[in-house]
Amino acid sequence: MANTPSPVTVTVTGAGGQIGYALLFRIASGQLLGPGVPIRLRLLEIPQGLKAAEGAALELQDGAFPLLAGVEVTDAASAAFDGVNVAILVGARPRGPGMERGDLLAANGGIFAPQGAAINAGAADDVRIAVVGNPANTNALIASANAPDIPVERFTALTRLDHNRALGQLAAALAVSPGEIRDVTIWGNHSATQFPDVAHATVAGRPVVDALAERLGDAATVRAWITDQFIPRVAKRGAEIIEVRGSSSVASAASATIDHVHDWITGTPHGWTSVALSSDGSYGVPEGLISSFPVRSVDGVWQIVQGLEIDEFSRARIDASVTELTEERDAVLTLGLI
Ligand SMILES: NC(=O)c1ccc[n+]([C@@H]2O[C@H](COP(=O)([O-])OP(=O)(O)OC[C@H]3O[C@@H](n4cnc5c(N)ncnc54)[C@H](O)[C@@H]3O)[C@@H](O)[C@H]2O)c1
Ligand SMILES: O=C(O)C[C@H](O)C(=O)O
Repeated sequence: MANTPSPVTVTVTGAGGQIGYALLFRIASGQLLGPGVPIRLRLLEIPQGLKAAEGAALELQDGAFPLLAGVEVTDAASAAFDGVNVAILVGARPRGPGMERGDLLAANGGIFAPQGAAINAGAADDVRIAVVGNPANTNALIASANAPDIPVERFTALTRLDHNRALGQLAAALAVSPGEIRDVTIWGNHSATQFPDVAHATVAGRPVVDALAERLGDAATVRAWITDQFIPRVAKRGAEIIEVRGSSSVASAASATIDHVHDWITGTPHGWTSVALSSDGSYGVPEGLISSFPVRSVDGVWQIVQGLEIDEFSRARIDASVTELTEERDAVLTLGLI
């Protein structure tokens, strides 16, 4: 009889919240790590969120998931991250009325600095961290800075939702399945300054810009569509969802989180995807900023796709988002969070 692999410990913070509820059942069903990989779930909440997380744990039991080896609920970061292999950091402080960006960064620093320290103290050697809670890039930077023993490349932030949104918009414009589109990139911050880039994207093997020209008209019309419709629609999609739904994206954010971790561990078979990770200086992004890049996962490690030509149009947009990230880094530096 084949040996059953030992369970992988997956910790979800903010597990009693909206995204947590959408995420937990997909993790338990095997969609995060693949079929045949047993999972031990740890749900971290603050005391006010414990009941909701405990309720989710009861429902997970009722799901009778064959891969689910156990569920623990706690409000202690040290217990939640002890031996953790995959940490999904969703719990964050939302922006309240009258709160400036600096206030938000300070409030989240109070969450992500101690969680980084707890991961540093207890995580397994192979730990991978995906930050979802906003401002995701800078929260990942704070957590990483407080986990000096964990290689910086293990800390990532989610821009896969933006990436998937870009695929969705292109698929609609081209009347194709999103699965036919490859090599879109999200550059920069998970914010309205992000740059969704189609310069290298293909659809069924052809440049996306050529396929767009066939449907929309000449190159100038395509450029105008990209600049005036596609980029702002993707970059401000989070706000659009809040306006239409009455609250921020949940199921699509959980789905993108599954995609992010799944591809990180199992690989990117078709072209590249987008992940915010610690810059090694590629494409002129200052070293150490957690910025979104085109990436492939090779043997469980994200590798930035190198050698892409960046024209003036793209350069200006990447620089604008990177400037915002630099300002956020400077703010948390001033606050003593990193
Ligand atoms: N990166 C992305 O693409 C993306 C997309 C959508 C939402 N988000 C962000 O994800 C976050 C969560 O969204 P949501 O809709 O689930 O919010 P939510 O308010 O429903 O849930 C957040 C949960 O986090 C918990 N929490 C707060 N501080 C915590 C801490 N220190 N430790 C553990 N848990 C803590 C809260 O009690 C709450 O249950 C928000 O910051 C949101 O802006 C990011
Ligand atoms: O935009 C937001 O505030 C929520 C989230 O980050 C999103 O992109 O949907």
